[in-house]
Amino acid sequence: MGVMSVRPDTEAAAQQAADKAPHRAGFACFVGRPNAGKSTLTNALVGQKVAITSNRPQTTRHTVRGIVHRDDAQLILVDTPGLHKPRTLLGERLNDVVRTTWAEVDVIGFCLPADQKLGPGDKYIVKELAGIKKTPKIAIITKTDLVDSKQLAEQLLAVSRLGEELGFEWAEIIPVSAVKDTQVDLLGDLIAPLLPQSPPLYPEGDLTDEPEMVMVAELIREAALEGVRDELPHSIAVVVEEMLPREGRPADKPLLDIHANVYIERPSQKGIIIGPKGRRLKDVGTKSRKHIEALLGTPVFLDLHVKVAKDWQRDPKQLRKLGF
Ligand SMILES: Nc1nc2c(ncn2[C@@H]2O[C@H](COP(=O)(O)OP(=O)(O)OP(=O)(O)O)[C@@H](O)[C@H]2O)c(=O)[nH]1
Repeated sequence: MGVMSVRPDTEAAAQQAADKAPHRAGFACFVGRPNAGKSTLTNALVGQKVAITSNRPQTTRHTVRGIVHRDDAQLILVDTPGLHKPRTLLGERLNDVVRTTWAEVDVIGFCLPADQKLGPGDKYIVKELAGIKKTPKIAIITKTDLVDSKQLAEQLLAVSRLGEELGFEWAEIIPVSAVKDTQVDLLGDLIAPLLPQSPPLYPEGDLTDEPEMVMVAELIREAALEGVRDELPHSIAVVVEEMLPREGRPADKPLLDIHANVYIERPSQKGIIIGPKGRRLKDVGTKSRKHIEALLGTPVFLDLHVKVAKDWQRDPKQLRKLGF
């Protein structure tokens, strides 16, 4: 019997290798100064609004995971609050959350806006990152649509140098624009091979495992902050007390009753939130209800109450109650 040697052509071999490539799954988080574009990037990768974005710093309080389902990998994105100089107990807790998250993920993406000079805040974060030796770190230059190619090149160089200075090498350096959807998929391609071999960790179709009540609370908080951030920058917390389908509704006309409390720190802040003749609070309700209905895919009746939780940012008991 003769021996037949079959040598597949290279293309077929590559295809075969791709078919056999082990599936990967794991966690990544984006870090960076407040407003660096982390939430927007998370949303762009996941393709749906899962993290709260705003044009003001430090609106992301909760660790929201977005899940990217790919053929070759499942990428679970953990969105952390910005690391910043702690001034209150809440600030310290938030920084702890950030560091704990960093130590647990498989990949860290450091986000640096293309239109901002690399500053002391960025260096502080990257220095902390340098200490997390085992985890691969990707430098992501965000908001590239805001700069020209010369500015972008300078930023790429600056971030690469910073790595060298601190004695580590970025696994990748990549410019992206989440708003223009430039290179967002490529970022996914770069992160995927850095994840450990694993079957998918979440069922397909799941975009986030953040409890719905927390996401609903974040949407209300986002709407409540709009227009009053200067007056009440960090004084608002929202807790959803109850989400119940209204009884006796026909199957094709469901209604979800949501009861939520908006907490402020001082009685004097009540007027700001509620507004003249209750108009502001009504606005907050209307606006956030639209987002909540889009998120949950069902009509919602939203019942909002404003409550005073005295100095909640400084009181450990209150912080726990409010979910921190
Ligand atoms: N032009 C442009 N603006 C962007 C891009 N990505 C984010 N932004 C804007 O930058 C601001 C901050 O974006 P966020 O995604 O909320 O930033 P963040 O890093 O999550 O902020 P924190 O939650 O405060 O840590 C928002 O006004 C975004 O619309 C981008 O690719 N291009």
